[in-house]
Amino acid sequence: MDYILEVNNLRKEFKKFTLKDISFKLEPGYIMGFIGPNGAGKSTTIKLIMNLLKLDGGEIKVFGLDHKKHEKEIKDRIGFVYDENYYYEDLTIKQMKNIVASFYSKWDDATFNDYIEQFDLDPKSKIKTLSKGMKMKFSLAVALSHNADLIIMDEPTSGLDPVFRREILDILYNVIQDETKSIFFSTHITTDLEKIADYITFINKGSIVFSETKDEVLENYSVVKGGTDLLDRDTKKEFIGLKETNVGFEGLTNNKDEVKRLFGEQVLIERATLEDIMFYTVRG
Ligand SMILES: Nc1ncnc2c1ncn2[C@@H]1O[C@H](COP(=O)(O)OP(=O)(O)OP(=O)(O)O)[C@@H](O)[C@H]1O
Repeated sequence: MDYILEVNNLRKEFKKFTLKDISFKLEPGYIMGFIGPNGAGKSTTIKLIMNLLKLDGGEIKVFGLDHKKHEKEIKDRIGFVYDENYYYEDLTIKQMKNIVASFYSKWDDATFNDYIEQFDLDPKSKIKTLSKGMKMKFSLAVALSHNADLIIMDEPTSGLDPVFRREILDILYNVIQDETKSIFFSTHITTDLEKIADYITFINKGSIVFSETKDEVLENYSVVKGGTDLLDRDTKKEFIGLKETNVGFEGLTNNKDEVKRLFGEQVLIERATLEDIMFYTVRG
């Protein structure tokens, strides 16, 4: 199997934080969502993939190539959207585009102009006059205009209104339709991922919780609701996280069958959302 992106046992040590044993793989034609709470290590992982940070251990392959040895070739084929801006604030969109375009061997001006029009951006606007959302739109237009095989984005939809967010999801969905390209992006908006992601990679405190297909994740986890009288030291072990209130408990399990066997009709078992899974896993 040829993977577009392969991360093996990635490790990065900061003074107060360690990213460790991060491994996942992404095949051509799929979208992988990267989730985790604030400070989990998502941006660090993305910076390591983009070789903006030096790794302390492990290996990253993009298009089957070592990400450091083949950095130039790899970056030519990656569309990158980052939450901080690298643009010159005093230039116009068009001037900035001309600079950026010169870095890419397969730059496509017609595609860029289509996106700029679709995104309602004026090529004559100076970068510094753009709102946060407009800057994000410009970054997306750049990332999508050089025939990239892999789109990597760090929270691309965070500053965007719901209408444009949905448009972007449609555009991303179309990008992968020829089954040769892939998208990897971090987000806190888990409902976006429920709409378009094929795979979910979840990290917490610098470690992988899971990297699986979205369908597997949503199949494996359930939310259980019932009376607090059902909870004791043994039964609590079936839950990854629990919330107790005056009226009862709500908890997350990845062992639905055992919960059914233990409690039978006394509990309500529902499908978990990605937000439920994140909330209970992080809170415990
Ligand atoms: N250059 C750095 N030096 C020291 N510590 C750093 C550095 N960059 C990040 N960290 C630490 O690494 C941890 C992970 O940060 P990171 O930005 O990767 O998290 P994140 O999952 O992207 O969070 P968020 O969702 O808030 O953007 C944090 O504790 C952060 O303080």
